[in-house]
Amino acid sequence: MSRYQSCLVLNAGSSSLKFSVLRRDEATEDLHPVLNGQIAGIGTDARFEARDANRRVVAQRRWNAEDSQRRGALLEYLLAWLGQALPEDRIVAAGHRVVHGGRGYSRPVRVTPEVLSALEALVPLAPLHQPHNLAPMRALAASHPDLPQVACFDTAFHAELPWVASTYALPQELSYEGVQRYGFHGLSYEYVSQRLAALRPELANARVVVCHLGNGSSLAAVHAGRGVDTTMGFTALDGVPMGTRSGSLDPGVLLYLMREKGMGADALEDLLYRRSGLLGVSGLSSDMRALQESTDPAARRAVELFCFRVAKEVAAMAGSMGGIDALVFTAGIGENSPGVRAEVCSRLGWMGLAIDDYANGRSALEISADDSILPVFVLPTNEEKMIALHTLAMLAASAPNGREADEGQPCSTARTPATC
Ligand SMILES: Nc1ncnc2c1ncn2[C@@H]1O[C@H](COP(=O)(O)OP(=O)(O)O)[C@@H](O)[C@H]1O
Ligand SMILES: CC(=O)OP(=O)(O)O
Ligand SMILES: [Mg+2]
Repeated sequence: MSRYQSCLVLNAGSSSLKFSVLRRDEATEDLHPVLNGQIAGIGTDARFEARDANRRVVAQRRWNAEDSQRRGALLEYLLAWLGQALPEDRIVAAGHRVVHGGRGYSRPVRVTPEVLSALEALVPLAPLHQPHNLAPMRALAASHPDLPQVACFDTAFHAELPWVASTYALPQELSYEGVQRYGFHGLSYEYVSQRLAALRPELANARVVVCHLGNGSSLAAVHAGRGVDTTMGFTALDGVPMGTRSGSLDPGVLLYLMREKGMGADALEDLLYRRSGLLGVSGLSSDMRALQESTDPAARRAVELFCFRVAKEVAAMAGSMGGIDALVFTAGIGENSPGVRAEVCSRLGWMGLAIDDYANGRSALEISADDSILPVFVLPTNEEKMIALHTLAMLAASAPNGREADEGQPCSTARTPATC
């Protein structure tokens, strides 16, 4: 009999399937990661790697080019491997990161055929993410119809943005149709804001600017844990430049490219989503670490442009809240690049912000200097944990009479795990 109830979390991208298994501690009701990893190179040369809670590699495998294209079979391999790697765990649910919930979904939802078709309609608004987010849901629904699945949305955290932050200055019929600012990376903002409030309770009601700087990057203005403004909009193209995405652009550029260069929607999508950002400016790489390690002046220009735009948006987010009480860096670049943090903060010296080079170099929790006007934090994000918390809370809420599900039912006993 299984000793533990666990939640499988899937975050599917264009060529990767990241996974995490979180186990519920019966005594504390907290969730602990027991395994995580990914299948990378899907479509070309699929590679599987899993790590345990101590970050030790516990399994690796590669597939040939033909098998690398069989997404369904790769997911089945993962599930079978998890079954034998965790004999004491019963996976009671799968939680999925879904980038776009549109207007219809502003909180996590149980996956049903109707939900899947509504989310499918949002594919054009998140072409890099949405189709891949939905594929494993369909595969799991077919292969494990009794396993409850929950979709958790990147847009949900921003669902209550003030109207001035969510509205475009366009004829309002378009707004009524849903052409509005949604914002993304919400699972990360939710986790990071809860974590900050847990670590520094005096900041629970503060005005915090969170910089989620990863392959996709955005910033959010968070006041007392609620989203007030954010840099991404209708799609995850807006805001600061990213690995391969342009970030915000004068819409006149699009008109010019359409009229003068004859570019259509597909060519523009390819340019803006896949060939711009750090890759477009440097001509070398979309990877921040590679650019920082390069001596090529083009790499340096890309990093400088990125830091300029992030610093500018920190000021904009502070403006949206009427002030700023704390600044937080998170995600791949935010957590790991002292160089980017130093450059962004030095551009914000005019507001009295200063960092401690030693603490910054070690990516310490608090990196601000003693004489800084406000604290600056580095907080590792954990979207997977947020997804597992939502997933198990949703199952608990839908269990008959709120009673605990028995072994026969693939349902969690989690009550309402509210914080990280
Ligand atoms: N030590 C580091 N220094 C600079 N950049 C880093 C470092 N580690 C990771 N990164 C950058 O983080 C980015 C990936 O961020 P991540 O949040 O993992 O992306 P995503 O989840 O969107 O795929 C890449 O640009 C990578 O180069
Ligand atoms: C919404 C988004 O940009 O996600 P990611 O950073 O995972 O690409
Ligand atoms: Mg990410």
